[in-house]
Amino acid sequence: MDLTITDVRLTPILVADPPLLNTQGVHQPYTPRLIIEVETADGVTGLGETYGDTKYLELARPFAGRLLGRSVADHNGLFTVMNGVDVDRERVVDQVDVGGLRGVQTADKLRLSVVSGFEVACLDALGKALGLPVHALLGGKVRDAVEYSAYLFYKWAEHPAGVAAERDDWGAALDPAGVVEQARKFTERYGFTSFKLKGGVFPPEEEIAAVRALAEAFPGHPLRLDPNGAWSVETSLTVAKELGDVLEYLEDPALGTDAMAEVAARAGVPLATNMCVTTFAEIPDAFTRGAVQVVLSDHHYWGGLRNTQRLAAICRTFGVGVSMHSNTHLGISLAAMTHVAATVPGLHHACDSHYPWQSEDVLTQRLTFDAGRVTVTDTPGLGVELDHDRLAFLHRRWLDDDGTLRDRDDAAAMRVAEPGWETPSVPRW
Ligand SMILES: O=C([O-])C(=O)C[C@H](O)[C@@H](O)C(=O)[O-]
Ligand SMILES: [Mg+2]
Repeated sequence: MDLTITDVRLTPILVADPPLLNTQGVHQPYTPRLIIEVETADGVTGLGETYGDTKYLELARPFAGRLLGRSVADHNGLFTVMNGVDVDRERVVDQVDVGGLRGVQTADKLRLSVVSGFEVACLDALGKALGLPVHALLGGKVRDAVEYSAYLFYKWAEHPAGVAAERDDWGAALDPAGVVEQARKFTERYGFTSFKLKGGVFPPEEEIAAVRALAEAFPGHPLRLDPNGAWSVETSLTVAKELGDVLEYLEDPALGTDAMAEVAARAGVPLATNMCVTTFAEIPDAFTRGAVQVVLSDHHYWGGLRNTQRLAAICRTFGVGVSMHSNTHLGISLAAMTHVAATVPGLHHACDSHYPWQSEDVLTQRLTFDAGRVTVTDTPGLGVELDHDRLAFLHRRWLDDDGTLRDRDDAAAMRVAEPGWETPSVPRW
């Protein structure tokens, strides 16, 4: 068996995204992703997926070239190789990440987000070569299915008039009744039983009313609200008081470890984050100050599946819960998330997934949710197959774009409907 990498193919694509609202603005009609294919000397191909914005492509291209001749089994080596890839200073000086949802941009955050897609591709190739599923390469599954939650968004019925976009059948959700209606569709279509509402869009009273309406419509079901740090400490405390009896947790109510620690100390509701703890370096301060009770890991952020397991072990040590964050990913990443989640003991919260919002994929067969769960496959590798025609079609869309959509920018997408729109300063309320 020859595990030497002989070819790496990088295919940036644009995939349809509905008009989902968040505190920054609205999702673009098409969002960039990068599909990674790593081929071995024996002709085995591994698949990976990560962010497709220019700043990631800039790193992925030289990185891919340096992997030729290395082994798909050398996962530690990926980090060493990536450390040698220069990050343009322009990308990290005074920059926040896309949409401002992951704090200050650093060279490491960019590098790890790229490495993650390659690590998944190498694990997929290695698993296929050895005849083992990815979860077995990670030490073996401790569960046979992984539970996901319904990721509810305030949403327009369609993208602004005149904007080229795919239509969706979810309808609008701009008030409590619309949010409950969307939640019902999620339960009917996928069987989810936990609900997360993306907040920070409307004044807190309206979002409190929406969560109350969900609690009435789905009594006893786990509920979460995530304004992406849009609230002050005082507003966060008010929301926590109003919703404390129905929330499983409040997600990133305020921005930064200082504010989160203050809210956590006084709120009486557990706080979850995918914003103030997104790297290992951020853990000591946040954990010792009790700023977060659940870390929403994301293998794209943390540098892959093995780092996700390491994060989970640290969380266990500190008595902090772990679950998963997600944004606009396709089936390759959902498969990767499912494999790693299957190996993590004590996963007490249903994981987030945007997948139901992504009507387009690059797989021959979409992954499915059964009673809100994805079954953990024992097929070698990730257990998914690339549809080359679909990939070519979505890549053609990326090639045809004049550059407007190649870098996700929710505020720019919002300006199409509201010309004066600027990314709101935080705290917004
Ligand atoms: O949980 C979260 O914070 C997210 O999923 C961040 C995402 O970027 C989400 O807000 C989105 O895509 O609008
Ligand atoms: Mg979040």
